[in-house]
Amino acid sequence: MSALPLELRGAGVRRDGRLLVGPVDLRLEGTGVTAVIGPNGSGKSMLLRLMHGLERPVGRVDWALPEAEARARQALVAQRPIVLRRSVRANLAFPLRLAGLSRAASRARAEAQAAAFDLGEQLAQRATSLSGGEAQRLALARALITDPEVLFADEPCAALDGRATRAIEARLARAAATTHVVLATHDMGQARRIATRVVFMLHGRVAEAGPAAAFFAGPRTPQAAAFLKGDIVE
Ligand SMILES: Nc1ncnc2c1ncn2[C@@H]1O[C@H](COP(=O)(O)OP(=O)(O)OP(=O)(O)O)[C@@H](O)[C@H]1O
Repeated sequence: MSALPLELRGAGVRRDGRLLVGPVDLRLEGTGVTAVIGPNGSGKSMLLRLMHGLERPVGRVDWALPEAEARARQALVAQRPIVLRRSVRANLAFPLRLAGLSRAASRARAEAQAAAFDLGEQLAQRATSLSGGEAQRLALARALITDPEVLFADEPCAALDGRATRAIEARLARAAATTHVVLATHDMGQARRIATRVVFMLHGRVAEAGPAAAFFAGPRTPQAAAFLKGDIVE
């Protein structure tokens, strides 16, 4: 059984009587990278938080599985990597131990994942002493270690240099073969490089959504066209 499709119907987030996001109608299914783009403050982060269950929704946010099961099949990485004050190995083993894997199996899987994310040399190192790029690779490796069906990535490269960004993008693109990656980004180059679908947000609502190639070749709305040209869109 799959947690997808995820269906949003008239979904939103209300604070102090004001809709910060919504109403949004959106359906996520299959694999690939859905890039959530749009001007600052358009609601990209809030939309991800809403889908990930971190905000009390207005309207409907429906997974194909009961909420607790759907929750177990999704993960989130944020702009600032969140790591435990323990070794890289312990960080990677943590979600596996929570999922009930034995200590030995968790350790073996953690070591394989560290190698796949170019962290094999740092297994015994304290995660809080990693560089920014390494810490983000660790956060992503840990988020993916339970093979989630959906990965929410909120500006995961915003604080990284070019080399570290390339490493994260390569892993997101690889993960997207088996996972639906929902990537909020202000970096249009990044969206062009790895997105398969685009959701263009404006004023907390979805102004346009569709396949990335068609979107970048010819957006349907004047606001998206202006945004892609680099104009300030309000
Ligand atoms: N905790 C909060 N309380 C009240 N309003 C908030 C809160 N967080 C965000 N907002 C508002 O919600 C709207 C959407 O913000 P959000 O951070 O989702 O946008 P964004 O597109 O991710 O922007 P950015 O690219 O600047 O991160 C904005 O108007 C913002 O000011």
